[in-house]
Amino acid sequence: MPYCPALHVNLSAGNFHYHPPQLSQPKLLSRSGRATRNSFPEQSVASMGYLSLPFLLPSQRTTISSRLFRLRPLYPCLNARSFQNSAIRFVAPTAYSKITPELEKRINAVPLDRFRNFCIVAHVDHGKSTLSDRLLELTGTIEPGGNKQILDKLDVERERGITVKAQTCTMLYNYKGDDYLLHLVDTPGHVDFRAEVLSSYRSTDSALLLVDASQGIQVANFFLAFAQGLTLLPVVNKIDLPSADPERALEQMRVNFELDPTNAVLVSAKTGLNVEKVLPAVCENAPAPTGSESAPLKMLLIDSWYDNFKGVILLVRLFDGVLKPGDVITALSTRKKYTVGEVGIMHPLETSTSALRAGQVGYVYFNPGMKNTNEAKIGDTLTHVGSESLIEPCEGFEEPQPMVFVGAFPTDQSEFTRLDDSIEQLVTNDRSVTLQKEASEALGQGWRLGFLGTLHASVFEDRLRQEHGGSLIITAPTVPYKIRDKDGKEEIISNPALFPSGEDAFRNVERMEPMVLATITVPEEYLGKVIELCESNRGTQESITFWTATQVIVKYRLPLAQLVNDFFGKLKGISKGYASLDYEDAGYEKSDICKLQLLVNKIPVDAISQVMHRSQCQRTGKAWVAKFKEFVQREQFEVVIQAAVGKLIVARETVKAVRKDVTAKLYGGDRTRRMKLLEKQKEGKKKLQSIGNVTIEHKAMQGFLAK
Ligand SMILES: Nc1nc2c(ncn2[C@@H]2O[C@H](COP(=O)(O)OP(=O)(O)OP(=O)(O)O)[C@@H](O)[C@H]2O)c(=O)[nH]1
Repeated sequence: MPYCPALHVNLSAGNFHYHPPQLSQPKLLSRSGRATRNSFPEQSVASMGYLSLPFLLPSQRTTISSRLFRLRPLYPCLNARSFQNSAIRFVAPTAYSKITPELEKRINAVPLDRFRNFCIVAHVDHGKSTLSDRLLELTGTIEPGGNKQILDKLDVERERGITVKAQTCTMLYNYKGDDYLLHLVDTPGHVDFRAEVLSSYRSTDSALLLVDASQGIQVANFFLAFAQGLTLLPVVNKIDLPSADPERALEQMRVNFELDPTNAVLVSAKTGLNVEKVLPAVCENAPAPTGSESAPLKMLLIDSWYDNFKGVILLVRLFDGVLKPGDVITALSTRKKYTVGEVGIMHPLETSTSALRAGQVGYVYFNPGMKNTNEAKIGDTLTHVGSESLIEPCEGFEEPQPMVFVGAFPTDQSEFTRLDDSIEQLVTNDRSVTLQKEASEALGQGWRLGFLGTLHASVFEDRLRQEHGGSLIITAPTVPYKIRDKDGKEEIISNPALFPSGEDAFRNVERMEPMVLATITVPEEYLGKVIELCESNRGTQESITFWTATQVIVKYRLPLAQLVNDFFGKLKGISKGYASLDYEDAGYEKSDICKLQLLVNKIPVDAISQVMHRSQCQRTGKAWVAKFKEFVQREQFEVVIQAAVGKLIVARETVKAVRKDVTAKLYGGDRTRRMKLLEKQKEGKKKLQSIGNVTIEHKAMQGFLAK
């Protein structure tokens, strides 16, 4: 398992590219923390295969002298393009290792009926990643010890303790003298990443239904797994906790999912207690995939990511056939042809093998590499060129669609070009993010980004900061609204600046907002509060069912805009973490939505406008003007801050003018002279107000938009 010792590099000293290692161990560049041209002569660097030039020009050295970067295990690399303006571009190359001949021989000898492809289905924090670690250790895939969360590969996942990206790992496990080839998928538990969960279920045939013994079953993800027809294997986790009540969890499984509790495994993923019983249960009770190596190649594209050096890498599930380097394959939807460069398994890093066979899940990339992630359509079927008519395409699935849009602008405008590069790079690695350029008068050049939810958006922001050193101002999240004109023409608007404002504009258009059907599972004692929360978020009740004697399933139709406004966080708060939430798209609905704008001396501030339901405009408007006032500097004239819906002003605050005593120098009582001076001052102020409108500093906007 490659591990990078804490590597400190003083970037002021050298501009370098750090390539994905042909080596499995990243090297300590320099103990002094300074990398200079002399420490790495060009020749030796090139032959080491992972570091290349150019180095920094001496004149550029001082720009970021104090920045120290710690290169992390698994994402250790950076590719510094230029140090002017502290421009550093990080690349996260996929660390990879080479399979040993013994391991490959063992894998090749495993027959299809001893393959098991399974995922772990659980609610947030029930212990999926911890259990995955233990299983990886048990099978010798990683070294034992510690709480590593190996499959949470992103920094942000480790820092926040959440899984964002589904990760997969192939393991070899010997059970009763026979080798089994196990393929495990660790999926995110948060509702924002539901689509990611769904697509990863397609690469498996069974699921460990993991339940926290102290919390009991929370249905959201289980219904998803049920709907996919996966064989469910019950596992009760955290039995070491004093508050654990495994009997209750088992009873819930029996009553609600008709799962036989006698087959359940009770474990503590943290202490390792009983974890050795999990894989035997998988071998005994999970079905093997079906398929034939001699049939024409048929594989499903499950995921893809971009590597700077290899191009797009595809994660595929083979239903039939064999895939080898050199094969020429085609995608049924695009009919484009590619020559396979390398195939392999995730072990847990990319580990190349000589072939992938029916039943396996593995990666493939091409030579020449696929350039654009858009060519890889998730849910697509791939086969050998010539076999197109011999296979039935796999049942496809929808790619996750963004639900939440934000405007993003560099805190420092001079960083735009550099961050544009970084953002594009992050977007190519996260297919569910959409990207468009945007410009704002107040905030300058920026981007409009679409995400699966607000957590997804903030994770993206964190990644940009951690992996690329970029800082952004993010506008309030908005959902895609729809307007339909009288000819029936529809337009989706995901930028509030483009939403029509004012009653006149609404006369000939129908305004619609996206709705969801939310399913909330909650212990009965919190039911009242959950109903209150849903009602105050413009929800309409669909049903309430008692699922067990104490657990209730509540269904509400809610506007998506309310759901993305930290609804999940609030739900967790009022239910002390016991409620779970799932939702599905419920189409568009006519709604009295309008655009609330912030005006400063009658001029709209484009970055501060938001589409919302009319009932929310006044309250939000009042909050806006009060908050904005804090950030406006006093001028020599009065500054009026207003919140308006079309021509209707819903809230107002005034920042009084700075009073300058123009009569201070006058002595005595010459009244006419005094009046003249005051009159002149008044004129001047009027002039200032009409021409010199308030300049709102970037900092003020930043302060306002910060939560
Ligand atoms: N006491 C105890 N704590 C556990 C056990 N298993 C996991 N935890 C803790 O529970 C927390 C959540 O564990 P994770 O493995 O990150 O949970 P997860 O289900 O992967 O979370 P998401 O990926 O965010 O859905 C961590 O603090 C773990 O240390 C267990 O068996 N006993």
